[in-house]
Amino acid sequence: MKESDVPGRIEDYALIGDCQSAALVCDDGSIDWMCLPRFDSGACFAALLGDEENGRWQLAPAGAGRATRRRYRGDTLILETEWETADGAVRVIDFMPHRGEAPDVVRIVEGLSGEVGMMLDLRLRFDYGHRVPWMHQSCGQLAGIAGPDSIWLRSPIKVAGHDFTHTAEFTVRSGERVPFVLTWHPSHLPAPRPVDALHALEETEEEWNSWVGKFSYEGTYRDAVIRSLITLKALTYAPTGGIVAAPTTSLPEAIGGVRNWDYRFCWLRDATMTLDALLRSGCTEEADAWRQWLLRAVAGAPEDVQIMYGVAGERRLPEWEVGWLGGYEGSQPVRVGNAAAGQLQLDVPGEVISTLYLARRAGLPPAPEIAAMKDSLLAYVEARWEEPDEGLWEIRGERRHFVHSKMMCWVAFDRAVKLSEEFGRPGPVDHWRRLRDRIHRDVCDKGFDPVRGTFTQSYGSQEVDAALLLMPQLGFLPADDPRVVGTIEAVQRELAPDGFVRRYPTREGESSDGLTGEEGAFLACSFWLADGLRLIGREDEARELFERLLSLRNDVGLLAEEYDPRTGRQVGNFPQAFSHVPLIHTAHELDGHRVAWWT
Ligand SMILES: OC[C@H]1O[C@H](O[C@H]2O[C@H](CO)[C@@H](O)[C@H](O)[C@H]2O)[C@H](O)[C@@H](O)[C@@H]1O
Repeated sequence: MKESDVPGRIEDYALIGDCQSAALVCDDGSIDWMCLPRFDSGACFAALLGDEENGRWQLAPAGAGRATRRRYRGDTLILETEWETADGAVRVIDFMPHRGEAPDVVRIVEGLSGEVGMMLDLRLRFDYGHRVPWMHQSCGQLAGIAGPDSIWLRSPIKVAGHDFTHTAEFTVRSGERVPFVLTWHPSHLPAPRPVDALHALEETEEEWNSWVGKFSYEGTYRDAVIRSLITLKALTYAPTGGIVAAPTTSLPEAIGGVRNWDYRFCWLRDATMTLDALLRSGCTEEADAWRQWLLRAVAGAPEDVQIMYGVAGERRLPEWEVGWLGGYEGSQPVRVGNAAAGQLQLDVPGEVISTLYLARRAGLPPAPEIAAMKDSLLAYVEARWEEPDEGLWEIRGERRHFVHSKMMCWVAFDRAVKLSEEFGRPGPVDHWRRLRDRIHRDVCDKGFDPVRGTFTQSYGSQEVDAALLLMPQLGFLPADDPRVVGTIEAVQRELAPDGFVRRYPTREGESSDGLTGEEGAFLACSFWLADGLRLIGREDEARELFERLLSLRNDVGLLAEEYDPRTGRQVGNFPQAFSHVPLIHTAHELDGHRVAWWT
């Protein structure tokens, strides 16, 4: 059982959010992570990366420990956690309503049977868990103020403060509902108007139902797909259309290790993959909003394009270490910001142009500014494709000629040609065709090892890389090409000793990524292997792998970035768009779910 003063396992958490920020709720009723007002703001609950003294809000039956069961209410992001105790049963309903004046977290305690004694333990700590606010009662609410932030708690239950903690004990009887509304507000403004908890519950349920109502997908894997789509939607920053990779920072890729990164930003790579999944499932609105976000974010000289931005398009994401947080199960450092923002990753323009092409195929209208942006990205790729880069895995070692990066440069020109051929976009098409063919030849000549019969991680390397699994999906070579079959088999043999795929070998030496320690199996790559196996005709194996991957989801259908097969635990930031996106893709493929304009 989880000790109350340390965080749970990563898979013990569920997500709630309002499409501007998010919180993680443990199955013992404790909100251990929450950043307000935006995904990338300082956390006011950071127990996840330390202990309860770094901030958390627990609401649970007194002395009960972990919940008996929990689930999302239907196809929504409203979490229901239930405990059965010797005295009766109780449910805590947690959600973040659609943002009105300010962000709210609503918790409703609902008596299901008998009479249950409940406890509340609230420790507010602003600025990533170290600033204890000044607490006082005002306008019938409990207020906590520190610097620019204030948090207000409204409830019929009185809480008492002692030792920088606020607690309450109360009883809930069958049929009773006890609401708590916690609201963030800029500290210089007067008290916010809190939402009505029960009305907000109805509205939030209706909003999610109407959003999910757009999807027609009814395949074998419907529940997993819908939960993934809801999770991706929750990672979308509604005011701008930006999409974060995950709502957390520094959940470790190996427990106790140093591979701890801040994912609360918009990677063009992760966002384009997310949009492909949303588009394929019928969401064009999000794609339209993201195209506008992209235009604003990359505005300026093509050579200044970054691989990632803040949710509103911010360019500076300086990386620093949060010295006062002990790290998840001691995994240090805890990082805020991400130095990968300054890297050269030549796959990104191809990913962007490919998504712009898919958006047109999905019926989004043309726009002159988007065409101009595409042309400047192409000019950038033309100027730089022969350079080594840091690649999609964002290595922190020496730059290399990554085969995946070069292949994505091919994709950039290939999709530009298709935009001209299919939508009459102006060229120079012949020039793009020539570049596309030149890059293709370069990759086949320098990135393929004829002795081992596999493409390699980078030119001249002895290693393979899981990103090579994307070759047939991207149309670089057909699935029945022996070089593709050889590559898929080599990745399976060398990077998936237990069936789950590592991104690349992490041993020191030639393949070193500039970091120490190992990492878990990368879930996206494991889904890509299932796709690769299906494409080369090994469908039964593909389905078996896919279903094994589905079984790794936690009780509420969520996946982190990685999985450690040795300990059987999820690792890395959570929940992670990059894992849920390929889940959706592989499910569609295995279900034979076709969309007229797709591929
Ligand atoms: O492995 C080192 C890198 O790990 C992170 O990058 C990974 O996550 C990104 C967001 O999902 C993804 O786009 C990238 O492909 C992954 O390798 C981290 O953000 C990097 O700073 C770090 O160098």
